[in-house]
Amino acid sequence: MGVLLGIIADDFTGATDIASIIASEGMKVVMTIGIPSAEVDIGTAEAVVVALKSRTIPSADAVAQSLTALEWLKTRGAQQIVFKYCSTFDSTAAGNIGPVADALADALGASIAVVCPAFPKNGRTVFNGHLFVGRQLLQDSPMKDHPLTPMRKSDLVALMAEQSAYPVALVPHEVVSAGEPAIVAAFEAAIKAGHRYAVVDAFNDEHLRALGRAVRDHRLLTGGSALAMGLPANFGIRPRDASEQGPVSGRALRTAILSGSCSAATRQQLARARLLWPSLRIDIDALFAAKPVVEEALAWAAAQPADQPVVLYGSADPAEVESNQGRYGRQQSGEMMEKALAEIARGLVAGGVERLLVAGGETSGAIISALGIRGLSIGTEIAPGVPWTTTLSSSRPLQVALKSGNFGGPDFFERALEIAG
Ligand SMILES: Nc1ncnc2c1ncn2[C@@H]1O[C@H](COP(=O)(O)OP(=O)(O)O)[C@@H](O)[C@H]1O
Ligand SMILES: O=C(O)[C@@H](O)C(=O)COP(=O)(O)O
Repeated sequence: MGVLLGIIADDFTGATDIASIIASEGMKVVMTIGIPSAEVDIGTAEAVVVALKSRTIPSADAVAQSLTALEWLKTRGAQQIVFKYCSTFDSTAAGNIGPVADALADALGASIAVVCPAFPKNGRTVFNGHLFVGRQLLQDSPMKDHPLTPMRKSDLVALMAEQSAYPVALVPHEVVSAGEPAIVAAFEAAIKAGHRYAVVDAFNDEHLRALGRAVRDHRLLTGGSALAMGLPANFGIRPRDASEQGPVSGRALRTAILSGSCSAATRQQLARARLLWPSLRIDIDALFAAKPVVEEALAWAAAQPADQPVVLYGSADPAEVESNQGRYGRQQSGEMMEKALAEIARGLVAGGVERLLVAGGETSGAIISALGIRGLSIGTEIAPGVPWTTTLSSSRPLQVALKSGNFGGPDFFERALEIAG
């Protein structure tokens, strides 16, 4: 049948997030790391998620990579394209959501594209065009302190208009609640008024399913992972039984937890993990002083009991992150920690670790790329938006979970290991 849905995700945790939602709606989905290589057999996949690490790179590079991904998806017959970004609209001051969306809309000749990061199961809702995280506006949530993409505004129409070259409309919740025909009429009115984007209110799954039906004929959609929940049904696909996804593994695997996420949720999860398992903090000052941090971390990990997960983390609270960035620079601090965790991951896998739990989107991108992983198959969901996955191309398959910084409850890591068996 060929690929029906093509997804371009701007980070790796986001890619597993949307792949998990599509899989649970019954579509056969494969996730590829970067532009798919010949090594990754997409088989009979109905949806392909191309994971890029394009959220915080220069805009021109993000646009170029996204267009290459689009070309590949088009050659595989993709009938509809989703540009997946974060449910908290994570973007740098220069973009990259607007510039990438503009380039994709132009290349596809899309007359209108929705902008909808809502993910109600994880507390991300859009109301009158404003993005909420739980009960807080995005700008008041912990996202205001994100190390790379601090979000200080919540008005999605304004945010998108700043980043894009095209006019942006709002489809408010009264219209969305009225259902598919009203939403379709609102899109038509927006096109007539010269708008290229429509921010769509959504604060529950019913809104997203109605939206899914209303965008059946759209060439391009932009938004968070939950936007995809209504799409497989447009292709006549029905949700499959969760039990078909099967257990992750039948035996205990040597496990490492690696975290570069500095989010409030991850720091809470780490505080708990540190009480349960051997843990080591990666010192950013030692990294900048060119001390043998990676070698020492690997020696430390090798000395821990093999039946216990080891926890290695750079994660710090907002005050410490700010102080590090003051000394070393924002981008430089982020990249230094990502590189160290990626080298540690490589050493751990070479030393026999077969299961990795990674917290943080940029961190996941760095680690998965360093390991040379080219594709992932999607398994059981641990928490909304976070599935277990298995690597596709590596000679020795790894079990991997890539956790968005903001996702999962305080017991996320224990839960993940319980599910893995
Ligand atoms: N101690 C630290 N000081 C400064 N930056 C850090 C520190 N620890 C981690 N970082 C960086 O913070 C960023 C966190 O981003 P990311 O991995 O995407 O997490 P999240 O999923 O929470 O957004 C990464 O670039 C990471 O390297
Ligand atoms: O949409 C989401 O919130 C996630 O899928 C996502 O993109 C996570 O990004 P990070 O928080 O940077 O991991």
